[in-house]
Amino acid sequence: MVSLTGAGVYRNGRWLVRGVDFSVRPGEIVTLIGPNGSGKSTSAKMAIGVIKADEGRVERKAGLRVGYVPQRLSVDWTMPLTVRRLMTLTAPLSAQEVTAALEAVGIAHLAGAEVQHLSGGEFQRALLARAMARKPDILVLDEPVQGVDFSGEIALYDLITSIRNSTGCGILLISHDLHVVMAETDTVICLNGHVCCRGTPAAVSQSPEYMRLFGAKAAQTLAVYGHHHDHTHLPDGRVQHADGSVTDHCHPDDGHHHHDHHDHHDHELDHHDHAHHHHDHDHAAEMNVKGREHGHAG
Ligand SMILES: Nc1ncnc2c1ncn2[C@@H]1O[C@H](COP(=O)(O)OP(=O)(O)OP(=O)(O)O)[C@@H](O)[C@H]1O
Repeated sequence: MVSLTGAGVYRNGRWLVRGVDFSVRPGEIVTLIGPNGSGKSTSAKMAIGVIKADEGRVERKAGLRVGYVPQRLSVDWTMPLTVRRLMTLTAPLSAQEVTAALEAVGIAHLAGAEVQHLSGGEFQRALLARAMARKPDILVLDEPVQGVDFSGEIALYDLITSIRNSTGCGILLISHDLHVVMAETDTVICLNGHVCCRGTPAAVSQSPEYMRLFGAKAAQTLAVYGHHHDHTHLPDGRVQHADGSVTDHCHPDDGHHHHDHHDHHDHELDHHDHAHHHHDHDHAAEMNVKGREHGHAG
């Protein structure tokens, strides 16, 4: 849907980013990470055409519909603004469309609430609803978990994943935290004025470029929001384990049980320990690290 080839932005006598290559396909989740000022927002804005590339190529599918949640909103916070009004500030939406969008992100009950009073997580959901109401092909989220606590982050990442699963839209995510990416991320692009390294979350955490840039300690703490699928709760209440065996209850060492009864996934931070990344194959075998793309890591 979007593809950047050798794309760069030059402002005030310097290159903000150079030689950026990446693409986002339908249903794909691409996460940009990198230190402050490394060009994450600039690259995302290039991708959707908010900023024009000064070098390289940016191609977008004809008629591409973009949903964009910027890092900062310019809103006059001295004026009272309801969630309902926030939804329609930038797009004409019917009352039903507003309700449906708010329902989809779980805050329909807050339609009449003032935006100033929302919690960090509620505010991000409102912004997500506003972006989704445009029925985008690609959703660009610049730091969608800012101001959101740890469990709120997990809930938001789950919501983003379910949006991807139900709509099939592509998602370009900018991670506020260098060391955390959501496990459902297909491709991590690590920026530092250029693409430092890229690959699956597991591959990037082990890439020498990532370690060189942020130190081995950072690499050890690159955390991946993980879902364990090591057992399934059957409708009759019994539990089926990964090896196919069925027991009346979970094993004590199944390592979950922070979830509510609606959610039989486990969420935890997988602290760079791929033994916890319960998929039926080994990520080491499918590593796709393209490093040192510009001959230097810093
Ligand atoms: N319009 C602009 N004109 C000049 N410089 C800019 C402009 N926009 C951004 N910059 C600079 O470009 C660099 C990259 O900024 P960008 O916002 O893309 O970084 P980022 O990786 O998203 O950072 P953060 O994590 O702090 O949000 C920074 O040094 C910033 O000061």
